[in-house]
Amino acid sequence: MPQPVAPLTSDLAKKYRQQRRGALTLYGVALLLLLSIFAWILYEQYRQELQTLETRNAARADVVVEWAKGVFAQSGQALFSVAELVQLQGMPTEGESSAIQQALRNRTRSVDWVDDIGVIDAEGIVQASARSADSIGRDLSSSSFFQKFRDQDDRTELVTPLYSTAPDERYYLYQARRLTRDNGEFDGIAVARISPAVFERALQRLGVSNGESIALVDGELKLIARLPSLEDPFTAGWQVDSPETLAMLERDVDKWSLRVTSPLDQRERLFQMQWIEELPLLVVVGEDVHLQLANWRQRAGILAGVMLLIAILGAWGVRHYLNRLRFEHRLHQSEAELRISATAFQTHLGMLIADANGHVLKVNNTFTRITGYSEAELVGKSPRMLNSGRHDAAFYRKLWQRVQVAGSWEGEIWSRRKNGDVFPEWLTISAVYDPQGTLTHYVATMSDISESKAAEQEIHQLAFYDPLTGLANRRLFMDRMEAALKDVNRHSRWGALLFIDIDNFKQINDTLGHYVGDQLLQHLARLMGQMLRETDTLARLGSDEFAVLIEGLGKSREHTAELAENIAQKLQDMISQPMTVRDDSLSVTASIGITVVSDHTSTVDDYLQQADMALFQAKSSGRCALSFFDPTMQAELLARVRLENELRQALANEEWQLYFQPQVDQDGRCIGVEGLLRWQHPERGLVMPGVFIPLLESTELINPVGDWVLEAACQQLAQWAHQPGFAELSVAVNVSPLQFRQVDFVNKVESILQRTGAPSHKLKLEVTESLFVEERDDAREKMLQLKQQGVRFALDDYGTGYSSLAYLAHLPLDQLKIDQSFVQQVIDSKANAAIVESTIALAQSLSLEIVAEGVERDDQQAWLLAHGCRAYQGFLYGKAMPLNVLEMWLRHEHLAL
Ligand SMILES: Nc1nc2c(ncn2[C@@H]2O[C@H](COP(=O)(O)O[C@H]3[C@@H](O)[C@H](n4cnc5c(=O)[nH]c(N)nc54)O[C@@H]3COP(=O)(O)O)[C@@H](O)[C@H]2O)c(=O)[nH]1
Repeated sequence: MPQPVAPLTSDLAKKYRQQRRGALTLYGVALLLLLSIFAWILYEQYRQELQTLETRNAARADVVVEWAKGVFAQSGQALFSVAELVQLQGMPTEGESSAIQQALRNRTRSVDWVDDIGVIDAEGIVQASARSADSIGRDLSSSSFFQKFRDQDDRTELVTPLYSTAPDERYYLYQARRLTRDNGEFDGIAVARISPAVFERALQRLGVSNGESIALVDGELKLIARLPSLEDPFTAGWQVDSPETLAMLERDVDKWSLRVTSPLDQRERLFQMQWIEELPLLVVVGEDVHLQLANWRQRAGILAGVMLLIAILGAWGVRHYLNRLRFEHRLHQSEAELRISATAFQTHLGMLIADANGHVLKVNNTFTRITGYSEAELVGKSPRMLNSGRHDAAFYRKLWQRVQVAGSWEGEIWSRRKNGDVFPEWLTISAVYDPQGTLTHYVATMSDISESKAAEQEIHQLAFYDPLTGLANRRLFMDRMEAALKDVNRHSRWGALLFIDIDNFKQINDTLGHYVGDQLLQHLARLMGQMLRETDTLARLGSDEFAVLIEGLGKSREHTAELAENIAQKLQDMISQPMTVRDDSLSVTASIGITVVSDHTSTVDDYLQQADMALFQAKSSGRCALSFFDPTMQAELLARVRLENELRQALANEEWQLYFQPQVDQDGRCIGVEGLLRWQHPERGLVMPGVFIPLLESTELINPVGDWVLEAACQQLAQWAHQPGFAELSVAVNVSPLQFRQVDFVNKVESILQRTGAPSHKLKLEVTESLFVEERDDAREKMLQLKQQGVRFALDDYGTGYSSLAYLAHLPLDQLKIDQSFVQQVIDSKANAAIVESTIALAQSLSLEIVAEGVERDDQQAWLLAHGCRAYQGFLYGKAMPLNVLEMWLRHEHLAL
């Protein structure tokens, strides 16, 4: 069945229409030109034909005219001779057989077309007649032609129109000549009667061919004679006037041509009409136009035929040209479509065309590039050779069922390249049907989605996995937890959640570097992964914090806890195994917090919090500890959280107060005070530092609160500076390591001193040995800067730390404070006494002041004095007290006034 012809594209159609219009116009113009030429030729020939006809008519008319003139000339000659005779012999009398009568007979005989010659006297009476004796004596005086002669002296001759006269009522022409006497008087007329039959006979002698006609008509347009002869009523005397003839007569010309239909025989003729000179006679020569133009018509017919032939041939040629043009345009279009199809076929998508049996017919370059198979390797084969083996027969069966039913299938599928690599592709298979609905081809398009798959995988990996260890991250772990909670309910089996934290990992990072830290984490992740079951979820939640979710562990809380503890211990054992990183042997321990995942009433966050608390508990109890979540612990933590929130509000609520504890000399005189922080809680009352200082430090709130303490102490110093007895007092404040390590700590102190106007040499900052465990140089540098401002430093709690004596010697210290734990045992413990003694000696050797704190008893004070310590702080002298109490206390007896 022929394929339907596709319509031309708009551009091609436009071009085709233009060319077709051009061709048709050219054809039309050529045809018109040819037609014009042919018409012109025909017209010229037609005109020539008519001209020839007219010329011939004119010539023949001339002949007839000359002949007619000859006729009347001869009859006129006869009349002339009669006139001479009458003049000579005188007018004959009626019936007289005279010589004139004889002469008349002779003349009539000699001029055979003259029917009769007669003589009429001046009275109009016929006096003689050659042939009509009976007419002699007739009175013709009333006839017009007689009267013309009688009344017009100058008229010599006259030819009359046809006259019908009695007795036979036949028409005759009369030619008359004036007769004059010798004296010139009118003597009558000589008349020649001419029968029209004479002319007819004469014309017959001239002869005419078919279609020709010759007629003689009198001045009143009555037919005299005609050739060919006519039957009645078209006999002599018949009036032949027609509007055309009458119109020509009015123009008063001698001759003219006229093309009219003859009223005599109804044939169209071209007539030449010509007056005979000096005679009232008209010669009419006609020729049948139709006959005359017979040849012309024949030629016209031939030319028209030729023209028609040319037109047909031209039309055929044009049609052929247009067909060819259309064909060429279709060819161009087809080529263009083929080019488009070929270009479209070479897309970034792999394309494969197979026949109805599934045998490959064609593949594009992209397909070859993706699969590695060239077209030659695939043509004629089944695309099954690309099967990856990852999909079962049912998958392919469903795929082809879909193609059969819906006409197409698309989806993700794994295929195999020529080199054996399996790759994911997005495949579309479409069935192609012919107009009858018969399946003819399959077209498959495919795109290699390996990269997007890999990117997807990478995104998934980044979203759900820890990049360092490859373990699940917090997000994935939470998802698993969610799922685990559902399973706990479904299977009634309990699970356990373990939080693992590497002890002192920060130190490893700080001392051995992050690379070692990373290696360690990766190593531990690997080990734990190997140890745990596949069903367990191991995740890295933070820097050195791991979590393990163990599902379906036991059927009771106790059993589950027991099993979880075993696992945790195994993990601790494994983690504590020495490992080698960069040739260094390394050994770490881990603390583990455990909570049992028992029911779905608690949320994922609850369990995470429980494990976190358990871990906190474990870490609080030292390294390598293991702790289960305890609800009491949870309460403590909650309290801690509440406290933390209240602490955040304390500064804004102006709940902080600075208490002062006196420091005295050996005589009990106050030499200075230590500012000690107190929290005046609206509900709890006065809260001691032991409760909140650790929390302030862990939340770093110690920085703003410490600033407040410094500010309050300096304000007090500034106030006392102008009060006698108070001006010499120094104020010591505790500065936590966190606070001291602030980058702008020195600036802060300086600006507070400046702002408050406190004497800097009366400000004593108490620092502890822990400040010098890390960043000692920085601490020393800051101390030196502040020393330059006059600020003094005391080393608090001396003896509890492990400071290197050599290092302490390099610090710009002014005072050592012996920790109260040693002071209070100085009497009872020789060891403590020895420590205090050596501390005093050390201070003396370094030229440092020494203050013993926690002095509660006189014997302690006495011992200290005995061993060289002359400054004291303790309940023996006074507890930390509010400013007004202190001032009262001082005024009472303790000022060094
Ligand atoms: N960083 C800051 N730390 C501060 C600040 N204020 C206080 N603290 C630190 O809190 C700890 C507890 O202080 P506090 O409860 O005020 O106890 C002090 C004294 O009351 C106590 N003391 C003094 N004499 C005796 C005594 O005879 N017996 C006894 N049982 N206790 C006594 O000692 C504490 C002073 O110690 P110290 O600071 O080491 O001199 C304490 O460690 C403070 O450092 C603060 O503003 N910032």
